[in-house]
Amino acid sequence: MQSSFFDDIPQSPIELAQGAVVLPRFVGDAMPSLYRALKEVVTAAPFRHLITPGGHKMSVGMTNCGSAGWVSDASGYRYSKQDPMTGNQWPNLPDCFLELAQSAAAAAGYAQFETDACLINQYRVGAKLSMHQDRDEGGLEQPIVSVSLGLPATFLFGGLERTNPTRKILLEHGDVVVWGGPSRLCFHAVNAIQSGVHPDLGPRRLNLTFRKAV
Ligand SMILES: O=C(O)CCC(=O)C(=O)O
Ligand SMILES: [Fe+2]
Repeated sequence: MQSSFFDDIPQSPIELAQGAVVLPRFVGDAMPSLYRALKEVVTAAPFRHLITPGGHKMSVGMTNCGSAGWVSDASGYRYSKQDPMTGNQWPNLPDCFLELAQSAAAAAGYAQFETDACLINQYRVGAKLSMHQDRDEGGLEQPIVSVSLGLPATFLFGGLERTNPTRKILLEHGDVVVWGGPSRLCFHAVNAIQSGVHPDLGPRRLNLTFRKAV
């Protein structure tokens, strides 16, 4: 993948819906510290493919950091203070993650963003996430901050009903999406990742999703 000199420079926000904003290339200079922290987190709590309550193995590999982590198994979707794979607490939320999430939330109009949970999604080529709402959180008054890294993805952002029309946005390396307030429960999805190789992250997309779980 060719990158150009101006690829990493933050650009003007794009409003997706009321309360929902895309911040193109927001990560900017925070990228190297993000990589280092990510490596530590995924070493302590490796990616795994969770099983949905319906018995399907998710195509996206997942792990978490923070005081609570999102998990799924036969009994349902929920937040857990422990990694069910090891029984250990999830790795702490790195300072650079929190700083990035809070500054993105503020740039999107949400001052004083509180988060206790960061879900890390790893998409290999072909992995996708079907249409869903993020509604397992106790803290629905807080927005969601979602950071895209690596290969690009087509993100679909809809309304409060599954059948509402969707907007289609290409999310690229360093982009951040924030949705909250009237958009907090909007349906969204990620289309299957197309083949490619990112210069830093290889043939994958990573996504960090910050929420207030408890
Ligand atoms: O990967 C993304 O951009 C979105 C992830 C997502 O919707 C989720 O983890 O609930
Ligand atoms: Fe989601």
